[in-house]
Amino acid sequence: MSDATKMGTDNPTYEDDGAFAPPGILPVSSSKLPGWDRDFVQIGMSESEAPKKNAVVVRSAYKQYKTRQGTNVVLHNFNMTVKEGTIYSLLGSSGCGKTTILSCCVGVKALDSGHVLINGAEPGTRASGVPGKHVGYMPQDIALYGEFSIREVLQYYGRMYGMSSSTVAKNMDFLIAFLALPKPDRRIDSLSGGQKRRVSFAVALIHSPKLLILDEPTVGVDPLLRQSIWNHLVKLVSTGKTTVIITTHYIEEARQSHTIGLMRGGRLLAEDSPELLLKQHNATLLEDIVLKLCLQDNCDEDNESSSDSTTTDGSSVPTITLPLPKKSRWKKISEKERHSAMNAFNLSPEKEGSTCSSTSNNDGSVAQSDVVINNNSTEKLDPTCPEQVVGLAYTKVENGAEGKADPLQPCFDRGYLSDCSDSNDSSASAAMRRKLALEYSHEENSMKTNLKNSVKDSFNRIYAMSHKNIVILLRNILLLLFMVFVPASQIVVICLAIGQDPRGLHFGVVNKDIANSLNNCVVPSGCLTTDNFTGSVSCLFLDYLKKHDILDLKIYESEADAVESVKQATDWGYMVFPENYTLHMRERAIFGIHAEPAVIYGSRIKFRLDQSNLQIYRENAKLFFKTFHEFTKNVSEECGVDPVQTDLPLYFDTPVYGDESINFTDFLAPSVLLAILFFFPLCGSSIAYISEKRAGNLARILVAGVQTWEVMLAYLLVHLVVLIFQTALSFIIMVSVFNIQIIGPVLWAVALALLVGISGMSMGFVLATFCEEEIQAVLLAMGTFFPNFLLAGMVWPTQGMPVYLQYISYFLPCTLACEAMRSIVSRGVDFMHPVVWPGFASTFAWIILYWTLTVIIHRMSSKK
Ligand SMILES: Nc1ncnc2c1ncn2[C@@H]1O[C@H](COP(=O)(O)OP(=O)(O)OP(=O)(O)O)[C@@H](O)[C@H]1O
Repeated sequence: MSDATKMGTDNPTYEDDGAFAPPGILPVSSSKLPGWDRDFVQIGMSESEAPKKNAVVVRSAYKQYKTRQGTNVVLHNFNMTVKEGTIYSLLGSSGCGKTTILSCCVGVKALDSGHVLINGAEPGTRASGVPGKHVGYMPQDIALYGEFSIREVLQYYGRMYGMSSSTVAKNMDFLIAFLALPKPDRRIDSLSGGQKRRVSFAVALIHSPKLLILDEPTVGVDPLLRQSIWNHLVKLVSTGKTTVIITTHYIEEARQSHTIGLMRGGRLLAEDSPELLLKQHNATLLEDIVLKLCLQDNCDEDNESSSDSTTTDGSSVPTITLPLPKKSRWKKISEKERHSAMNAFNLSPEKEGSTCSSTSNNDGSVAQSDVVINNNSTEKLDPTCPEQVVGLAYTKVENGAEGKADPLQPCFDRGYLSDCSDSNDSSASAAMRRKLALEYSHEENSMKTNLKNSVKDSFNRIYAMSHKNIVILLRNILLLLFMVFVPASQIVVICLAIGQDPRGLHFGVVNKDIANSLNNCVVPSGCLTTDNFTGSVSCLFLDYLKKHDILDLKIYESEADAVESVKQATDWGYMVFPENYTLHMRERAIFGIHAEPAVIYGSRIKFRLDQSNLQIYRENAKLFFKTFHEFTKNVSEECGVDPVQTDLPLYFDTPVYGDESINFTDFLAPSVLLAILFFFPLCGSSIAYISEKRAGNLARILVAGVQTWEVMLAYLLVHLVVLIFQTALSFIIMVSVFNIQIIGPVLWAVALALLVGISGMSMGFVLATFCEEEIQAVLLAMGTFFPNFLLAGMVWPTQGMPVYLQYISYFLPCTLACEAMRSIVSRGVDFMHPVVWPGFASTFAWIILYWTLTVIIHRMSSKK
């Protein structure tokens, strides 16, 4: 970034009394000119001579929207000058860009190039007072909370501005009477459109702002009330401290304003007092002037040559060429605009050319090098040089760096205060430096006070929004109950449906060991190797199987019948006991490893299973191994043989972590809980944020000075309580109803679940910043749910994934948290365990990332 660009972002200066003075203009004695109205007063001008200062100045504004159909240029070379203590009416046909320019004035949108200055500073800077309590903004949308009553909505904004309850009540009483509002207890969503607009108007007025920006406040208002609204506005501005910018489609009501700005196609066709306009155009109705100028503008558009701009009287004027900050597009600026820009800062065009260092081309255009500031140059800037002043407003500097520079700041930074004023007077210069030093020390003190005030303001706003969030939640009690109970109910469903052993599985038996059916089976007792052993060993095995109550056994006469029943999906498989199974088993028991191969083969049971359902296949296979183990153990003990001798030469000692009772539910429930606690807050926060955005409430509170992070914090504070209930209920159900053991410290498990919930909430904010509608956010959330759920190792170990996916999985928001949760629940370890603390740390890092992204994306999208 070039120096000039940097300079443009520097702060304004402050006088002894802490009042604002814009950089680049020599401040005059504070005793002479109190407040910021000295800002644009030229040196040597007495107070009585001082014209009204400019409250809002727009110069060469350019704004375009990119749509699917292409680029829509909405503001083009738009200029506007609003004097303090006046009413400025912006008139123009629908779609000509009125709302857009107002949005740029309040900082909701940003220009692509050109300047908006409020109180001499760009919106968004402290000196401009916008956004903040100095501005009252009534957007075109209703932008009110439907759940609130009229009283509550006014109290909400009163709180937001840090007003005392008594002042809010006083102002509210006045506004309710003045705007003929319904009873203050009436809910906003029960009001008519016109009533809502009046409430919205009252909101803009509640804190008696110095600058009122009203987008069509009189729509849907009866003529009588319209008149009283205008009377009130006239009264407000009569104090000289309130400034009003208003848009209206009722052209004649604008007669009561001090200045009318007539817009067309993103440009200002005329800007003057109604009286002068009527006189100039020899008209009796403003409507006639509007019509005349529009017709004239149509002709001019037809005649206009590509290189010339058109003045308000329709004549073509030579243009100077200035580089635009964006994409090196070149933009024409007319002489009139140049003069207008100078006038805005009270720089006399008469001085033009006297000390000007820039050169003009023959055609009246100024070469690019003349208006682009070379920061390495020692050349002094002269504020009386119009090309420089105007050029600075579009400063684009080396290396193609782009930036909107404060038109006057560079002069200040380059020593104008000491050098430009009087370069020969070194004592004056030294005095000025001392004065500057003094100003900086004052600035330091005022910074401390400002910090304290901004903390207090921030607290007021967060308090107001948290209160609003509580009221909205309590007014939507069904939604609240849904939010509290849904995660717990999901846990119930999951614990009931997943992880239990399957029951009543149909299974075929072909028993060639005995001729009889299953019911005729005689379960033997006693030792297998004794001579008096009676009964069938196959029946003994079947008896063990039945005890597990998993299989519903069915006898088939032939294997072909059993296969057919599996093919027909009647059975999940079948087993075959070979002929003489009992005999072979006895011989095998007697002869052990010396038994004949035929005996060994003849003592095996054959299983054929339906493997189409892997889970059932595995459950069955596990059951058969388990039953066989019990069976051999029992048979050995009956014969007085140590069961180890007949068992497989493998054994599993007690587990290091967990025990045999753990089933799939124990494995799944904690991770599913995390997934639910991530997903629901995600949807909740994105829907809430988008609703605020769509209703226009977000823009309104941002103009009131709210920061994006404050909106998020206020939401978080309230919804954290809901999250605590959701988490507590889910844990209680898991533990007390489904006996899922939490072996480790429960508090750590709960803390991790809450942190994951906050992480989900925070991700919801990110989605909300670039989604226009709730449904988009929900669809996106659903799109992220499964990858997050599946890749985070919630249902299947990450070790089972391809290696590259394992790496990806570790960068997902729930993976490490899920491992940490399992470790707390099943391993019984605490925070310091090497698997647990990374779960906390990564979740925390994700939260920070989400918040940063939200703030950045929000800033970027507001510049569109
Ligand atoms: N976010 C946006 N994206 C694309 N185009 C937009 C956007 N906002 C406004 N526009 C277009 O910009 C133009 C100017 O809109 P704007 O709302 O400023 O007009 P307006 O003069 O206030 O109109 P009205 O009097 O009907 O309120 C319109 O053509 C509008 O369709």
